[in-house]
Amino acid sequence: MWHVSCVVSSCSGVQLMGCSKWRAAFNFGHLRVQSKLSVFLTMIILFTYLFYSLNGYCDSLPRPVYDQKSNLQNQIPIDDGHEASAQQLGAYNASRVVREQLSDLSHRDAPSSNISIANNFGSKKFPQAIIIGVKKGGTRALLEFLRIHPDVRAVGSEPHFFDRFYDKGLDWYRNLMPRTLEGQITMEKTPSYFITKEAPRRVFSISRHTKLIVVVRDPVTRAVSDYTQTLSKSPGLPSFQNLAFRNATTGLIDTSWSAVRIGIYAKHLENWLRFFPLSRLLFVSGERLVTDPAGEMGRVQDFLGLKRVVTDKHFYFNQTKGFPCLKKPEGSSRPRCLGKSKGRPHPQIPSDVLHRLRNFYRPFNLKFYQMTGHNFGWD
Ligand SMILES: Nc1ncnc2c1ncn2[C@@H]1O[C@H](COP(=O)(O)OS(=O)(=O)O)[C@@H](OP(=O)(O)O)[C@H]1O
Repeated sequence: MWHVSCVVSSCSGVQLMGCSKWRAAFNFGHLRVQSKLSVFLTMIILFTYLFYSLNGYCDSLPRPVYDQKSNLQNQIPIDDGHEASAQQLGAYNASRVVREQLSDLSHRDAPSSNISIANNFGSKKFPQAIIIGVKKGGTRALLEFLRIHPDVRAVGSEPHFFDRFYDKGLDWYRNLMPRTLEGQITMEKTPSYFITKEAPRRVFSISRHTKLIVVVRDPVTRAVSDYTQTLSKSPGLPSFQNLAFRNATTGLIDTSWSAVRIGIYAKHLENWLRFFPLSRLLFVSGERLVTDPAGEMGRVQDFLGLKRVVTDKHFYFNQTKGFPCLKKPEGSSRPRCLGKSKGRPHPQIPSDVLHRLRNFYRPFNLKFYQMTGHNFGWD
């Protein structure tokens, strides 16, 4: 090894004098050929060792999982297909698992490149907070905005447990949930819960402490949005006014039509208030979620007891879509807007039809403002 240090020093042009001194001191002159050979061999061993250690180190570096994530995310719509069947739910859940594994890695420092290990952290819990409504209120936007928060883990699809799949049992429901660590909140959204009679009692029976979020939107616009969605699936649907009125001449509104019924918020809220105090509910303005997403997200994060992580720096207004979108989310290569079924153009509805509908909703809206202590300004 003396030879090595000498040669290495000589190569770097440092301590040349020091080397000659060593040579003289040990008087290795008579071993010149042997020493050159041993220096050569030692160097080969040294370089081989260095080569393999560096190579091994590179292998242990995390893989570019973010690229994988953005590719997969592009294939999985963040649109929810509101009427998802159990089969679709299963298929979606499979892709959800992948997405969550990947989001695990983007939200936290990846401990390793093995995504299946990352997904085993934490445990599955019942949601501590649920977005219970309303259909077409902006529930998908709210959930996707919340999912940026590192302390929020949410099911991507709508579980529909408290309305359609209650018979499947609690284990089935909990199993749908993503794993959470200490301090993280489990969430889900199913907008039809808000109008489901049995839902308040069922949610309450799991935990009276569940936080409930309702995204509300002008019931007239909401009805048109609801109709637009149905029309996109059944192009032969009768006109909006045909469905909205029981009698077109008298202008009697058909409250049995779900697009109308869902918008009577005060009536549905009464059911929830039988089980939950008002303080357990947060009402998010669907309109403000579009005009001031960061402001509305501030209220939501406060209500959930979360640090205000999601702020205006996360949003930009996409002129083409006409809605706020997420700026390049962490780990993704491009900005993200909601899918095509969110923010669809609405068909033109005659103004007198809208006017009648507005009159119909007015007393219910006022009651709703009174109940919630919040004027949403729809009238
Ligand atoms: N950022 C952003 N991007 C796109 N769309 C947005 C956004 N924020 C709110 N909205 C409004 O959300 C409406 C759909 O509401 P939901 O997600 O609750 O629909 S659903 O019940 O889950 O089908 C959807 O209704 P339509 O405009 O009628 O399509 C939008 O107006």
